[in-house]
Amino acid sequence: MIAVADKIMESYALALKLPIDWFKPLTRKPIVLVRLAHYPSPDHDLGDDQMSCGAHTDQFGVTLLAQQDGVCGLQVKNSDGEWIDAVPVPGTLVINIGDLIERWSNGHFKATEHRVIMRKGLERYSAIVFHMPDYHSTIDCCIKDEKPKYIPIIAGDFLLKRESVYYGPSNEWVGHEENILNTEQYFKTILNSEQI
Ligand SMILES: O=C(O)CCC(=O)C(=O)O
Ligand SMILES: [Fe+2]
Repeated sequence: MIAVADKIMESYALALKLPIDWFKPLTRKPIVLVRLAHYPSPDHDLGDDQMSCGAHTDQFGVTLLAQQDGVCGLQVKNSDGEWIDAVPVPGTLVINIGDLIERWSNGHFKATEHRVIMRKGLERYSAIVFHMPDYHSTIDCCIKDEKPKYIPIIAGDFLLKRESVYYGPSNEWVGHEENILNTEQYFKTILNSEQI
């Protein structure tokens, strides 16, 4: 999967008219998270306001998502603001652009908003690989002649702040430094190293 993500980063570099290996020095030791999701079958069709996974963008670089054949549920928002089904295509992966790529590309690539809505009588499984640059890499506008739209950020700091929203005891990370510390400890544990 890392090799697939590397290829995708190469294609992003070419699309941005950068050398093919432009992202390589910043993705040598990528942060990679895997999420295996099971959505139980609801006993009624869920409405637009009842989501199995609420609308969001992924905070990472590239997301590689394997869907179960024949089971819909994932929806993505198109450029007209409409939700469309990401119908599973056997033997393929869904590739999502995450927030970091949007920032890196100075907004040329948009982080795709997506959500999951389940239908009555169907359960669903998905397997998701989130690929991020190296922990300490600085994410700054990669296009030389453009005015940067975003302030530079350290990839790992950004991840810790965003993940603490999901995994910390509170849903607000401003003023909840303990969430960030807990999440930092969590990542150090799973990466099994103080030198991330
Ligand atoms: O299960 C899915 O298809 C999507 C899950 C998702 O968007 C996520 O975990 O970030
Ligand atoms: Fe997502």
